[in-house]
Amino acid sequence: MIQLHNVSMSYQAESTALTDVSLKIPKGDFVFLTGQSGAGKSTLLKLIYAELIPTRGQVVIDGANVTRLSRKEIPYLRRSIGVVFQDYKLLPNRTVLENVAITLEVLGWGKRDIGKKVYHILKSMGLEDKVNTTPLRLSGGEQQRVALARALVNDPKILIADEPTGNLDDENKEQILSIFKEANIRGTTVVVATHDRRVIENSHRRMIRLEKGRIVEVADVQE
Ligand SMILES: Nc1ncnc2c1ncn2[C@@H]1O[C@H](COP(=O)(O)OP(=O)(O)OP(=O)(O)O)[C@@H](O)[C@H]1O
Repeated sequence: MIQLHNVSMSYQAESTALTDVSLKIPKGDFVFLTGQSGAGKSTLLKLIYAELIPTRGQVVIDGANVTRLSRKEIPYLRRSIGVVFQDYKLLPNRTVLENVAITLEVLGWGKRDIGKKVYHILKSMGLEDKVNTTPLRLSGGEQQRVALARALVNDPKILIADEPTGNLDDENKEQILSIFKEANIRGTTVVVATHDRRVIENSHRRMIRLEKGRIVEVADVQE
């Protein structure tokens, strides 16, 4: 589903954020990317989402070589990828319902279908009482769940999330993780960047550790 072949990424000429990274994440997999601040986790996620094009090497997502896609083709690729950003990126002046509906509006869904589907996912995340609320009136955990609902409402092939449990307490972390697991059971390939060792240890999934832009460890976290 996700393949990187000898990928390097430089933002500036004198420094590289990723160096010669090769990895394969099969369909249906659930992996954590970890490593210290600045190790290259967000950069790797941005390459998967085609927000960045590598300086060197190839990124292949669901059979499409991102490096060769035209500007017009990139939005089509992104439709199959749900993204949860570090800062949520919710629209402050729109309600919870409108924030989640956007994903389906872009895909051209009809109004009634959107209403049903959005309400269903918000209910499954315990947000049915918040549909008409705006994001700034929500707690951090609730905002994170809205961001997840927006990313998952169209059952994407891939879900990527950048530090999704960053500022949350243990109960909220558990809730977010179980949403990832359920999406994964439904067939979504999940890639989560986190430096939270406890989240990784409690999840028993594959872990890829980056250090200074290189993969230094790949391990299955055992129960
Ligand atoms: N837009 C940018 N311009 C220049 N350098 C950047 C940019 N974004 C990231 N970098 C550099 O690339 C390297 C990797 O950054 P990246 O954000 O991928 O790390 P990270 O592992 O996600 O860190 P964190 O856990 O703090 O989010 C860092 O040295 C960073 O300073």
